[in-house]
Order: sequence, then structure tokens, then C-alpha cells
Amino acid sequence: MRILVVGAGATGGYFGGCLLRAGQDVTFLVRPKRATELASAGLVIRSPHGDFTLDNPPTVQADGVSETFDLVLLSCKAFDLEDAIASFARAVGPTTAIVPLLNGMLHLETLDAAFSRERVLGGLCSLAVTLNEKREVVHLAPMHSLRFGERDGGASERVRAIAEAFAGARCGAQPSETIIQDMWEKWVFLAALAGATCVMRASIGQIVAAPGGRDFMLALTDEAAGIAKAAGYAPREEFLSGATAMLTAAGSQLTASMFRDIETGARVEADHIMGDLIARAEAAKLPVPKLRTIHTHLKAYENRRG
Ligand SMILES: NC(=O)C1=CN([C@@H]2O[C@H](COP(=O)(O)OP(=O)(O)OC[C@H]3O[C@@H](n4cnc5c(N)ncnc54)[C@H](OP(=O)(O)O)[C@@H]3O)[C@@H](O)[C@H]2O)C=CC1
Ligand SMILES: CC(C)(CO)C(=O)C(=O)O
Repeated sequence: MRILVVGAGATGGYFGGCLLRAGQDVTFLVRPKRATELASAGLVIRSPHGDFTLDNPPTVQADGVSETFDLVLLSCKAFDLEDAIASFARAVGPTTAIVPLLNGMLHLETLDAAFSRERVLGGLCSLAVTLNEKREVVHLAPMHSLRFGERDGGASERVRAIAEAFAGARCGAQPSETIIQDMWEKWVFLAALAGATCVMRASIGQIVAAPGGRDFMLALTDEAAGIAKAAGYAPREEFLSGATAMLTAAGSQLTASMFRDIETGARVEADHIMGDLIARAEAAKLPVPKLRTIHTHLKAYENRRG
């Protein structure tokens, strides 16, 4: 299977690197600066599962894309989506499957409009990963998981083929027959985690140790879960109990990637993750005051960045 990983940042570098280490036919679509970094230092991955370096990983830049691929693993941030689509459009042929790893949901519509719905699968990844000052991919905690599947549910030949490609990659990748439900649940979890850690500038453990912190986490989760329910994807009991435990765990050092981005002054996906969720609450006439405040906070941060 010919695999194009769009972006070699935190998530793309991690999952693409695991596939490449397993001997898969992987090419990274990168911009010039990242191409230079990868050519000189290789793709360096630091992980609790073991560090590894891939020297000279195969890369291509947008103007060099001339062939189609079987699988496009899309790992850009939402604010780069249009640019990324233009960059990898020529890699998409009649049978190409696109698996996006972005948080949120709105990108599915953008990808459908660009490539047609049948080429776009559902996808998500759950892990904490970042790039350090040396531009190495740093996997911050052992958890890693990647899900992909047909948006209408069920199994398919192409999903089986993708699962086979991931089989030796040792990065927690699994097919899902409920991928849209999974994506909604992840969005609920992320909205509460990113919302709280960004607005409080603190980890879950630090928030729940503060007066009202636990109640704040529960109320935020409730707001987000209500939106998922109104959209027809009420979070499952098992998900809700696991998520609530993680979002209220005493001493937890858990934060969101959006929090890490704010800490380094980087751009955030405010509209894609929080704004779109609020738009869906509005459509369902649901009051979500806490999520609204968080969105205002993120937009104010963006305004301050200029
Ligand atoms: N980091 C995490 O722990 C997690 C992140 N996510 C989600 O995954 C998505 C990706 O996040 P993350 O990996 O952290 O982001 P990063 O910023 O680390 O990586 C994104 C990469 O995409 C590249 N990119 C953007 N546009 C293009 C383009 N046109 N051509 C080639 N490369 C491009 C960027 O390249 P360049 O270096 O040139 O800017 C960058 O390297 C987000 O939606 C995020 O919310 C989900 C789970 C966990
Ligand atoms: C929910 C979480 C922490 C897991 O992947 C995430 O997606 C993020 O930090 O962006």
C-alpha cells in the first residue's frame, strides 16, 4: 500500500514514523523547512515505547506530487487544511482513501467538497505528542491510539487493507465500525480537556484541586455531551464514565495539545474545535455558557497573537 502522510509534525511524524519503521511504503508530504530538517537530522521519535531515528525518510513537496497514493493520512492542523488540500490534491486518484487525524468534525465536509464523500473515511488519534526545540517528535505518555473506518459503519475491503498496513506498526491503530460515534466522543472529551486546561492554564490535577474545579469539569463535559446527543451521537455510558474519571482525576498531569500550543504561543484551532461545537449547540438551541466563555477566551488569545 502506498501511503502519503501529509505533514510530519507531532501526529503525522509519530504515526508515519511507526509505519515506516515497520517497513511500509510511506512518503511524507512536507513544506520546505521540514524537508530540510528531515534530510539533515532524520525523523527522530522519542517515545516511552522506545526511541528511534529514521534517516532520510522519503519526502515530497507539493510541486513534486505527480503520482496517486492508496492512502492519504492527513495530519495538518485545521487552519492549514485548505493549503494542505491544494498540496496533496494530485495524490488523490479514483481509489485513494483519505484518513484525517484532525480533532473536531468540520474537516470532513471540507474534504468531501474537495474530493467527494466516498474517498473520505473517518479517523482520529488519541495520544499526547509534540515537537521539541530540536524538531524531534516527543511522545509524552505511553497511550497511543489511532482509529479509522467507514463513515456509514460496517467493514470494507479498504479498511481491512489499511488495518493490514498498520498491523506491524505498534502504534495502537485499529479499524472502527463506529467511527463517527468515536469522533463525536473524542470531540466531547477534547472540548472539556482543551477548554478547561487552556482557560485555567493548568493540568487536570491542578484544576480539580482548586475550589469548584471538579464541578467545572463535570459541567463542561455535560455541555459538550449534550451537543453530541442533540446531533444524534449521545456518548455511550462506557465512554462517559471513562472520560469523567480522566477529567476529574486527582493529581493528573493531563493537558491538551491546544494547551501546549498556547504555552508556546502557537496558533490554535479555536474555531474548528470550539467554535464549530458551539455552532452545533446553537442549531440545537442548547445553552452552553461555559463552552462559549472558553471560545471567547481562545479568540482573545488569537487576537493577542495578531
Ligand atoms: N499533538 C497531539 O498530541 C494531538 C493532536 N491532534 C490533532 O491532530 C492534528 C494535527 O496536530 P499536530 O500533529 O499536533 O500538529 P503539528 O503542528 O505538530 O503538525 C502539523 C503538520 O502539518 C504540516 N502541514 C500543514 N500544512 C501543510 C501542507 N500544506 N503541506 C505539508 N505539510 C503541512 C505542518 O508543517 P510545517 O511544519 O511546515 O508547518 C506541521 O508539520 C490537529 O487537528 C490536532 O488537534 C490529535 C490528537 C493529539
Ligand atoms: C484528547 C487528546 C489529549 C488525546 O489525543 C487530544 O486530542 C489533544 O490533546 O489534542
